[in-house]
Amino acid sequence: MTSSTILQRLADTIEARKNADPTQSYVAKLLASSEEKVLKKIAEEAAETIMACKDNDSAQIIYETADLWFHCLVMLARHNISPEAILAELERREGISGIEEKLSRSQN
Ligand SMILES: N=c1c2ncn([C@@H]3O[C@H](COP(=O)(O)OP(=O)(O)OP(=O)(O)O)[C@@H](O)[C@H]3O)c2ncn1[C@@H]1O[C@H](COP(=O)(O)O)[C@@H](O)[C@H]1O
Repeated sequence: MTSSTILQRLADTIEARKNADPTQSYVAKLLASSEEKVLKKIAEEAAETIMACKDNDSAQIIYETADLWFHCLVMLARHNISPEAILAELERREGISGIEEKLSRSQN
């Protein structure tokens, strides 16, 4: 099982929840609420990830990062963006040093 497979499977589940009953599905409930609710969850999970890092708690870092990625996938679904698009962007950047990339921006 590759890491991109679970991301895509989860994205497919989230997509299917667009037509699900919000009383039966957490994702359907999130998708039926305002975007602000999803964005607040992302901020909350990011803060919890930061706290886990500060505590140097590896298990908690993994748990909170999973929550963060999950809520980012829900946000992407609201915008009809597949995780494939994010993976493709990371792939496009592969081998381009962040330092070089920043320098090329400051020269433009
Ligand atoms: N990966 C996840 C996942 N990760 C986290 N969560 C939920 O995200 C919420 C995280 O919020 P918190 O920890 O802040 O808990 P909370 O305080 O109860 O949350 P709020 O009331 O503030 O929203 C919890 O309710 C978790 O259960 C997830 N819910 C669902 N999934 C996946 O989505 C699929 C579809 O889920 P349903 O739509 O619920 O069937 C599942 O089969 C899973 O694969």
